[in-house]
Amino acid sequence: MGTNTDVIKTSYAAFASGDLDRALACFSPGIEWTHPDGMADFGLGGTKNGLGEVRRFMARARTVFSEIRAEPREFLESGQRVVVLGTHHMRGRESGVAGTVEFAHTWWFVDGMATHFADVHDSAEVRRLVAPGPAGPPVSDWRAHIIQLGLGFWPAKVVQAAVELGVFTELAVARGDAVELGARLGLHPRGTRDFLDTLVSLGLLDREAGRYRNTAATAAFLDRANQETYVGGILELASELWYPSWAGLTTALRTGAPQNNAGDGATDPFDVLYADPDRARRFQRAMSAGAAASATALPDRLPWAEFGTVVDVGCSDGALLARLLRQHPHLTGTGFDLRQVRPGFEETVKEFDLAERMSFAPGSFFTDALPRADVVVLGHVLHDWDLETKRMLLRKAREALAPDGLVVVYDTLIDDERRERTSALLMSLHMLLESPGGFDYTEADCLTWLAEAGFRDCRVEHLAGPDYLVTGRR
Ligand SMILES: C[S@@+](CC[C@H](N)C(=O)[O-])C[C@H]1O[C@@H](n2cnc3c(N)ncnc32)[C@H](O)[C@@H]1O
Repeated sequence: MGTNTDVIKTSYAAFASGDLDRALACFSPGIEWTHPDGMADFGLGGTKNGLGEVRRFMARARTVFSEIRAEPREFLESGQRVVVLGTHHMRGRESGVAGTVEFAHTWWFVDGMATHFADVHDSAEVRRLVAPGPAGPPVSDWRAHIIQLGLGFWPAKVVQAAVELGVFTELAVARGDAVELGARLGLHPRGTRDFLDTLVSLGLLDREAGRYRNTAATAAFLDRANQETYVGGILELASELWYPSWAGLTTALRTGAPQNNAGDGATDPFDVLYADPDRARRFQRAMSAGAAASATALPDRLPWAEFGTVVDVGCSDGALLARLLRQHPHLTGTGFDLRQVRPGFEETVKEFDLAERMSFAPGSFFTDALPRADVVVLGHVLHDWDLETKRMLLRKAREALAPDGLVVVYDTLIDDERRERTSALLMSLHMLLESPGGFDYTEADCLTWLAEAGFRDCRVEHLAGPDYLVTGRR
């Protein structure tokens, strides 16, 4: 009788030639057959018991992969165990994507029969072959998924229109059926019912006995009367400004030029945006709504007791600074931004009753030094600008900091592999469309720039939603 290694080599050879019966001939009838839990999404994870389940596993594998071949490289025998190191050559059946994945197989034997098998491999690598694309559950029907991706603007426009028309604000006042609600909103009867039922199907409205009402989420976040929690301002701006500029994506990709009102690439986009004071205020509210999760998380994150003064560069209406000062009464804060945002900032100071500790410093970071402080915050600011400006801002932040002071950057950082965080990559394309040189960046990029600017002890952590926090000491 040969060694256990000889036995299992014969089995691999039989698998390779497609002779399943011969491959399984050395398996004990009650074999335990284990694969990484990460394969469970494809019905191939965890432990199977007995030859019947192993055969079903093989049949399942053939539905997931159109090609699969194990190439064993090294056989390491120790007692009743053989560890096999090798490479899987695979092709996802739906995706058509082929690649290799390294494996470590461990086999246990009793009397020359395999009683246990455990496979270790990187199931994320397998996922990339089987279901490439956005992270998340595997896509079972790529044809339908591609069409759905390309029509993603349909639901986007339904939500934007609902906010513009004030559907959620109106429903907070009183529920109604399609006819009354349509009349209250000034809608033509032709599309009203489909429009409202689309919102029901998207989970944004409830309907009972033909009468529509807000869900708990839309009552909180899309009723304009709840200004503290309202996020509809972002969608209003999306409809007014960003939907038209996204229509120019193909042009922007060909020319590199922004597609907004400041489309010549030479004009500062904030000059155009702030030319209309009403739009400036709406932009500030939208920015604050977009940063609300980060503004809520930040006061709990850093060792604020060590510091006395904070300057928030590009503070907009000061909502983040106000939350920070409210939670840490020993802190004093300065908001530094263009003079046009002052009225909104003063409203926030009043609302939070922080006149004693919170003040506004008008200026431009292109021409002025930043106010001195123990902590300098740059939130959703670096991504607006080109690399030279990003570096200049970090240098200016360091100059403004007291010794041992902290620079705090938050943005929607792209993962270092540039393949997982779709929202950060989309944000970077948004910068292509909205700014002359802006782009989003990876964790590694930011750490490099901080080190170049002379910061030490630099680190990155997740902050909230798509935002990441990067800090460095002066
Ligand atoms: C995208 S918003 C970020 C607002 C806020 N920090 C947040 O996290 O949402 C960028 C901010 O930078 C400000 N900004 C633009 N150009 C500036 C300049 N030259 N000097 C100072 N602030 C500027 C804008 O007015 C705006 O408030």
